[in-house]
Amino acid sequence: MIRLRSVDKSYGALKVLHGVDAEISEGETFAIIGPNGAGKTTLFKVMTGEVGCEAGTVEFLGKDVTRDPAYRRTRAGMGRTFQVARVFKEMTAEENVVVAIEARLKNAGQSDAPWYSVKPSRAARDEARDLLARLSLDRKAQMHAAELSHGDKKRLELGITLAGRPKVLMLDEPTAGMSPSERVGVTELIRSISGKGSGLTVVMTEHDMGVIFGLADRIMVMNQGRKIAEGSIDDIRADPVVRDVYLGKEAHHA
Ligand SMILES: Nc1ncnc2c1ncn2[C@@H]1O[C@H](COP(=O)(O)OP(=O)(O)OP(=O)(O)O)[C@@H](O)[C@H]1O
Repeated sequence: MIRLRSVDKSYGALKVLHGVDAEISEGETFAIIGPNGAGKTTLFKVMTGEVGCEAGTVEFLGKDVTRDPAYRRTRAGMGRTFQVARVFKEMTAEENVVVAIEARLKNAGQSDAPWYSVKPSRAARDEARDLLARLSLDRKAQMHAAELSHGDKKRLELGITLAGRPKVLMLDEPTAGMSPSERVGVTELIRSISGKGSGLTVVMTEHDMGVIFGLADRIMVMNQGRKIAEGSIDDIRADPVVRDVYLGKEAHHA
C-alpha cells in the first residue's frame, strides 16, 4: 500500500527524519508511536504529501508519488483525518457526509451535479444515512456540526473521510482531546470499520497506548527522527530499547 525508502526531512536547519524506511501492507492497521518531537506527524505528512522530503521516496499502490501533492494522493485513495476535526460547522452532520459523497461521485465521473447541489441525489442521502448509522450519529444527523461534541465531530470527520471510499485511512491522533469514554467509543468504531474482511488499511499516529494496543497489527517506534523498532504489539512491548525511551517514560508518568 505505502512504501517509504530512506526518507530524510528537515525544517530549515533542523533535521527531523533520518533515512526512515516503512512498508505498510494492504488490510493492516499500522501505528506510528514515539515520544513528543520524535517525528511521527512529519513522517505521516510525508506519506500524505502535506510536506515533501529532501531525500528518499514514497510509493502508494506501487507508484512513486514522492512529488505528488496531497490532493492527488487523496484522489488515488488516501483518506485523512486531522488532530482537530475538519468539518463544515454550519452544515448538518448529514449534509457534511452528503457533500463528501457527491464529491466522490463527481470525481469518478458519476455525477453531473455541482460539487454541492441544493438538492442532493436520493442515493447520496441514503448512503449518508447508512454511514451516519454506522458511526452511531444517526440521531444527530440533522444537528449542525458546530453543535456536536468533540467526540462526535471526530466521528463525523471519519464519516466524511469514509464517504470518499479510501483504500487507506490515515488517522492523525484520532483520540486527541477526547474523554476516556469517547476514546473507547472511537477505538471500537475504528476496529469495526477496519476489521478483517473490510480490506481497509489504516495508518495512525497516537499517544494513547491503550488505543494503540487495542487496534494496531504492527507498530513502528520513532525516536529523534529515526525508526528504533518495528513489530507486533508483543514485539514492541518486549523490546528493551522501546521500554527505555518510550514505554518506560509512559509508565513513569502513569
Ligand atoms: N513546520 C515546522 N517547522 C519547524 N519545525 C517543525 C515543524 N513541524 C515540526 N517541527 C519540529 O520537528 C520535530 C518533529 O516534530 P513532529 O511534529 O513530527 O513530532 P511528533 O513526534 O509528531 O511530536 P508530537 O508527539 O509532539 O506531536 C520537532 O522538533 C518539531 O518541533
